[in-house]
Amino acid sequence: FYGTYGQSTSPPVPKVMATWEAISLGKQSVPEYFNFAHDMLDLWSQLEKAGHRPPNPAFWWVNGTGAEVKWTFEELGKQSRKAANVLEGVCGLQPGDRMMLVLPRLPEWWLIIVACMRTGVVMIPGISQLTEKDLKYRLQASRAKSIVTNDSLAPHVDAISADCPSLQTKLLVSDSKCPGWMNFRELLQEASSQHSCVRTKNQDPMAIYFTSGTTGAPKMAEHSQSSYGLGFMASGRRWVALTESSVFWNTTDTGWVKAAWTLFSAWSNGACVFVHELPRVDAKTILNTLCRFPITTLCCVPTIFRLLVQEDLRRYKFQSLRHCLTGGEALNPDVRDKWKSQTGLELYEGYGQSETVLICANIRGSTIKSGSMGKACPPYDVQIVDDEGNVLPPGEEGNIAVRIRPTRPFCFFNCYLDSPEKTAASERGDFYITGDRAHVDKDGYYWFIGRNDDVINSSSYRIGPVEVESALAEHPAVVESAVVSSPDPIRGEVVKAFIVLSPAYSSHDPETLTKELQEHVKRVTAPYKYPRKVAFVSELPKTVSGKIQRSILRNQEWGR
Ligand SMILES: Nc1ncnc2c1ncn2[C@@H]1O[C@H](COP(=O)(O)OP(=O)(O)OP(=O)(O)O)[C@@H](O)[C@H]1O
Repeated sequence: FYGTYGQSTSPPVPKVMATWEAISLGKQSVPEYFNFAHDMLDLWSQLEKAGHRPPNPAFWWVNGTGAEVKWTFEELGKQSRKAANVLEGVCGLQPGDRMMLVLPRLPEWWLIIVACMRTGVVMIPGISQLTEKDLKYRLQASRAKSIVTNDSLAPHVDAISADCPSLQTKLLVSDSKCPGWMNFRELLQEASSQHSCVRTKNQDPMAIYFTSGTTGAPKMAEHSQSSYGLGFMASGRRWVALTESSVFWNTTDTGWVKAAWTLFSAWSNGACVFVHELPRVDAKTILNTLCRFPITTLCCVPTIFRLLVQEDLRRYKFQSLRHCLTGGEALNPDVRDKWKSQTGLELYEGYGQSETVLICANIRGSTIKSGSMGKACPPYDVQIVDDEGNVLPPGEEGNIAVRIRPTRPFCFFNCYLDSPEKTAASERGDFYITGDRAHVDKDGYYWFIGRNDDVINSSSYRIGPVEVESALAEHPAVVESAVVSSPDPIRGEVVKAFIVLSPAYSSHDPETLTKELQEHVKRVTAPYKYPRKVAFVSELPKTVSGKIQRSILRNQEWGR
């Protein structure tokens, strides 16, 4: 399956972009120097000027109460050059310096990301729900010289900045002033729009991503200029199905890696990045936005699709939506079926990590096997391997792994920063080990079983939580669930399900409902997987990016 995307129905890229696409697919080598802002964005700006791109904005921001920002590629270029002068001038940042960027979904986030590329400053996006403790951990670990944030987070940064000796400049994105902070909006207005982009080598660092911390303390995955910059072009055409006329909305928070995936997929393909400020993520706002704006392409994590399918979707008439994607967590087949039957739109799942670009996906036009996360995506060579790094045959459960020897893919993290032992621990033989378990079938489709630590071993049966959660999701009483191991004197460990009930079932007798759900799971999947223990809860613990934290529930069960 290596090196093939199967049958792609995506239109070809414009001729001048063809080399970048060939590189993105691993068919040509990456040039020594690469800078996304200079080599991609400025090229799209030229194509736009020459009339070779439809009148589709490059960036379109709305806040739901009437405010809008729209930039062409030319405007984005101009504004980001001004922002680059702010970073280099008053902030005194040099190539290689690190800047933390913790902003809600404000247009400045996208500007500053591009400005970082223009100046060679290494960006470290963070989620705006970060607490003081989280901020301190990240600022200390990364030794960031500068931070950009807004009014609500500034006091938290002030509270911990004395403990962060590397931090020199603080930039505020706000219409008001704050002592000790430079005002980015004011500085931007005054800044010159003349700036020449620094020359960056393709392996120079471009970004540091803290992983979500679903399983432990967040690690710092460092990415190069070419990694994300070139690694999303091909998947952007084939999985996200983007063209120059697409309007792509991903509801993700800016701090999560998905926001960068969206930016690079869209802008390397000349598409528009659509953003709703979404101070609160709620189903009705998302559905109404799809009706009001000509959004062609939507990506949300499965948690959000689980919310959306609780609504009566037939009441909404989406203006232009034609392609929907999900990833970040396993998609329950039932959610996909409900979305499809009510909207007529397929849900294309993808799989990847902060450390990588897209590893597996159901690409547009391919046959989807329900419950599978699709096939391997080039240029990665994806295999299922045992704990020593030996490739396993189809059908056998093992580690999802990406080949890194003899050649490490260009679109791959450089290392876990300051942690050679963690980098080494993630490798086995010729492979990078993702930490996730799956099997591949004879047609090359990957079937996710669970994170290594989430797999349950009950009476020597290995049970992946996702299968049980997906079976539960097929019952109308279940909004969502988390399945973990729980101690048992005879079996060692058994399956326990924490279930959030839909309102219509919340007053049902818990004992009767438990039995009904257990019987239901026995009917729809192999009976040994049924949850012997069930607890009804009002919500599940989740990371700020919306992923279920099974480890918290597991530790609770085991009294850790
Ligand atoms: N389509 C998918 N199906 C199932 N799981 C997915 C899918 N896409 C992503 N994931 C999960 O998300 C993980 C990647 O998420 P991310 O890089 O944000 O870090 P994390 O693993 O959640 O955090 P940490 O490494 O700190 O525990 C994958 O390793 C996988 O477990």
